[in-house]
Amino acid sequence: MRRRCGKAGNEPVWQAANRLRRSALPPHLIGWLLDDSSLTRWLKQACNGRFAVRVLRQGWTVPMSCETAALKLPLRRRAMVREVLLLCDDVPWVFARTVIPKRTLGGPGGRLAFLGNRPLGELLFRDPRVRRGRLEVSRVTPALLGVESTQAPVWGRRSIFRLSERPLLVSEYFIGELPPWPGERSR
Ligand SMILES: C=C(O[C@@H]1C=C(C(=O)O)C=C[C@H]1O)C(=O)O
Repeated sequence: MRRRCGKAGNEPVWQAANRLRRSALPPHLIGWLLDDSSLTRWLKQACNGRFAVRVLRQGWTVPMSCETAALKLPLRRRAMVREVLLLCDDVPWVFARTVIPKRTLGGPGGRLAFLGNRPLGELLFRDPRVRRGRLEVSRVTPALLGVESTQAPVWGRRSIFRLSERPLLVSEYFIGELPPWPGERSR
């Protein structure tokens, strides 16, 4: 499951969302990229059909170097990595990759190891001990993520959640043709 960040030059280059000009982002994805509440909740609202989480892999491996750096882990330190597709009527809308250090699983985050096909967000956003860090945005080629998708670059976002100060890194890539973000209607 080892994913490379890629050679220099094709590694995801993450930029702080709050420092990006909105004009640099695709208009139809702005809400999806920048809202910091639960993505699962919005996907369920936007999907008029059946929302589902398909777990592709969940296991112990050495994360990508850019993930290790974001979590301030020692080089080559293994972590639990969870890769899922978030689907609407079996159509993949989002590819999500979560990196959970061993120390985070040793605390209240132990349940993260047994999520199965329950959405991670349902656990994170109902726990008052959880804090979300800043959102970063990137544009990557799907092949870098190891997902069969279009070859066209896709937009993604990532942030660090802290559960009782213990971090996990959640990256979400919008690989499908998403409808307008439902949050616009509730503004
Ligand atoms: C963090 C959230 O959980 C979502 C579900 C995930 C999973 O089940 O692995 C991973 C990332 C998110 O897209 C969210 O809903 O915002």
